[in-house]
Amino acid sequence: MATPLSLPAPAKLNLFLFITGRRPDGYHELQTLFQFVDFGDELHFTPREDGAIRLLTEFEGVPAESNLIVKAARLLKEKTGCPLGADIRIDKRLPMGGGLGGGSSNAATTLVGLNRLWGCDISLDTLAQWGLTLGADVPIFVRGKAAFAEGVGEIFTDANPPESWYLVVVPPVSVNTGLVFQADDLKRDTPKRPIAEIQPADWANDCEPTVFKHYGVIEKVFSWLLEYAPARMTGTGCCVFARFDSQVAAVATQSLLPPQWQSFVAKGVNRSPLHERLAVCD
Ligand SMILES: C[C@@](CO)(OP(=O)(O)O)[C@H](O)COP(=O)(O)OP(=O)(O)OC[C@H]1O[C@@H](n2ccc(N)nc2=O)[C@H](O)[C@@H]1O
Ligand SMILES: Nc1ncnc2c1ncn2[C@@H]1O[C@H](COP(=O)(O)OP(=O)(O)O)[C@@H](O)[C@H]1O
Repeated sequence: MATPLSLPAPAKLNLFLFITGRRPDGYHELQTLFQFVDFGDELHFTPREDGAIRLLTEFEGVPAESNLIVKAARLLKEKTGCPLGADIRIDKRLPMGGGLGGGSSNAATTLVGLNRLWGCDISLDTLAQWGLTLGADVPIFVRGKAAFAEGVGEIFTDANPPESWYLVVVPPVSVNTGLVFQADDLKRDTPKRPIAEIQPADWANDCEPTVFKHYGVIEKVFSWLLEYAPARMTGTGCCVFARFDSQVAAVATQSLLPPQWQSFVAKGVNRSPLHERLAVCD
């Protein structure tokens, strides 16, 4: 049997997220800063000669046909005409609908992993372009470098934010990204600024007021964390993170969390763990 290729699908954090407008097609113009963390899912790919794409891990509430892993594998096969297939397993650790980009990261790891396993030799830029059709955050995970993103999140400028430690709390709710963007009370008029002018003191997330209004528990988590460290929601929620200078400080605050709140401590990294692992495989 062929050796499986195992690759990480890390989470991302939006260190800030400003909504600067709405396009005629309904999508929103953003200015955001993406950083990865050294925590996420792990995918395992084994090639198949018969061309079939099989996802061997069940997802509650997501049929295989709509799973972004299967969609990404099919997309790569269709675009390249590769005759091979794959058995895919995943150790799922990231919450779904958490604003950590788990689905997009799974899709990106599938595109990059199968490109390697099948020997397709497609460039990262092209994979990122194809990936955008699967989800707005797929390109950042394919590129694997911390970056400011503009447009609907597909125009990048490399960034090098401090690689702090984060305590990430997962409130017991799932937030639907589409519904947040449809909300009447969403702040969508932050003036667009040159990226160099956005200072750390200005960092904020325009989705917070709307999401907090509709999901009281997320605001509760946010207020709790704020007592200990600077805190912010990632993406459209639901996860909230607090920033610390050391792992020890993050873990100490984690030990005080109310027991019903799930959490993890992770380090911010400006190069994706996916690309770190691929470099080791070279
Ligand atoms: C806004 C971010 C920031 O990271 O939120 P999170 O999903 O991470 O919380 C992402 O870019 C989201 O990416 P993703 O979750 O892949 O969104 P998509 O599936 O592409 O879009 C879901 C829906 O959200 C709306 N949408 C999404 C992105 C955007 N820039 N403007 C929008 O209006 C659209 O209505 C779209 O149908
Ligand atoms: N492989 C996958 N992992 C996670 N979610 C997936 C996957 N495939 C499809 N989805 C769907 O995408 C939605 C958004 O998932 P996710 O990317 O984890 O959240 P977010 O965009 O808030 O970070 C999920 O609620 C789920 O319905």
